Amino acid sequence: MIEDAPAKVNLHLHVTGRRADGYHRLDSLVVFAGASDSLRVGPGEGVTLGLGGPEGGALAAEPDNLVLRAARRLAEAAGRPLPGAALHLEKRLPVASGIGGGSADAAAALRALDRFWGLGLGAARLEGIALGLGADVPVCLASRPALMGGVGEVLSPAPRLPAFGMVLANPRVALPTPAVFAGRQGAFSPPASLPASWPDAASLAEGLRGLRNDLEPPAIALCPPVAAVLDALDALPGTLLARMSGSGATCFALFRDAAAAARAAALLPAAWWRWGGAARTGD
Ligand SMILES: C[C@@](CO)(OP(=O)(O)O)[C@H](O)COP(=O)(O)OP(=O)(O)OC[C@H]1O[C@@H](n2ccc(N)nc2=O)[C@H](O)[C@@H]1O
Ligand SMILES: Nc1ncnc2c1ncn2[C@@H]1O[C@H](COP(=O)(O)OP(=O)(O)O)[C@@H](O)[C@H]1O
Repeated sequence: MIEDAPAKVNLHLHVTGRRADGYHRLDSLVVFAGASDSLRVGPGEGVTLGLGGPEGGALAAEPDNLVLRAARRLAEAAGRPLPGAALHLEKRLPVASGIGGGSADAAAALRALDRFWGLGLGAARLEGIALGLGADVPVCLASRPALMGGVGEVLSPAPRLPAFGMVLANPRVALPTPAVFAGRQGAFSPPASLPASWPDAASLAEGLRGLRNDLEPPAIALCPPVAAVLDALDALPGTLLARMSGSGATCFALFRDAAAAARAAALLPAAWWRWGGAARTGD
């Protein structure tokens, strides 16, 4: 059984407030990219995790790995002894990079193990477990375009999206999410007002131009290469819009189609992590 764990991209990210516990209220249009990790599940002795893939070296298969944490939470929710499971994570997404790779892995583990163990916990219980693992895990559970509110747990359908291409680029600097939120200054933003649909990639980019990622300024302050990545994306042939995703340091650019995005990605510095292809818009 192989489960795909696609990268999450925040097309806009407005920080709209802060809860008493320090977590921030967000308003974000989230889509998923063709870039992904993959998680293999098979029979085993106990629950074990193996790591591979080009980014696997950045992680340890320690008990705090989000895949193993997800497995433990699911087993607790099942409330009965379960057979062993051998998990193998093929890691292709850079770690701690604002595209929710760890959250996508945790969500993939919940989906795959719920099926592997025949638990049938249902969407509501899985969402509850997901939120306990991280603010981004609920949106990754469905891996479909969504409007994200609350601290990440309020999900509503996204506007109807056109097909479009996307480039992702990361300067290979890990940026810890708490530090970026802590560096945010100034007033909170209102939630975005979005139309019911965009007819094509150019109008989507135009609509997003009036919105922003409020975490971009603190991310650039902590990690100046983010500004260079944004400049490089802006300068690519065919870029419609370039922004940072999540708390960074990965930035994205929108393109008319997947082929234009793939061609453009190849022009970025080879020292960066880069990807170009189709956004998963659900059509
Ligand atoms: C910023 C976002 C936007 O999609 O993306 P990433 O940069 O992580 O990809 C997410 O909200 C991140 O979600 P996730 O990475 O799961 O966050 P968590 O593990 O729950 O929280 C890590 C830390 O980030 C801060 N945090 C996170 C979410 C939130 N709504 N408010 C916060 O203030 C808190 O300091 C928290 O301790
Ligand atoms: N399977 C995993 N993949 C990625 N990161 C993981 C994983 N398990 C635990 N982590 C930890 O979770 C943190 C967040 O990782 P990630 O989801 O990749 O970044 P972000 O939230 O910035 O998009 C990292 O500090 C990393 O060490």
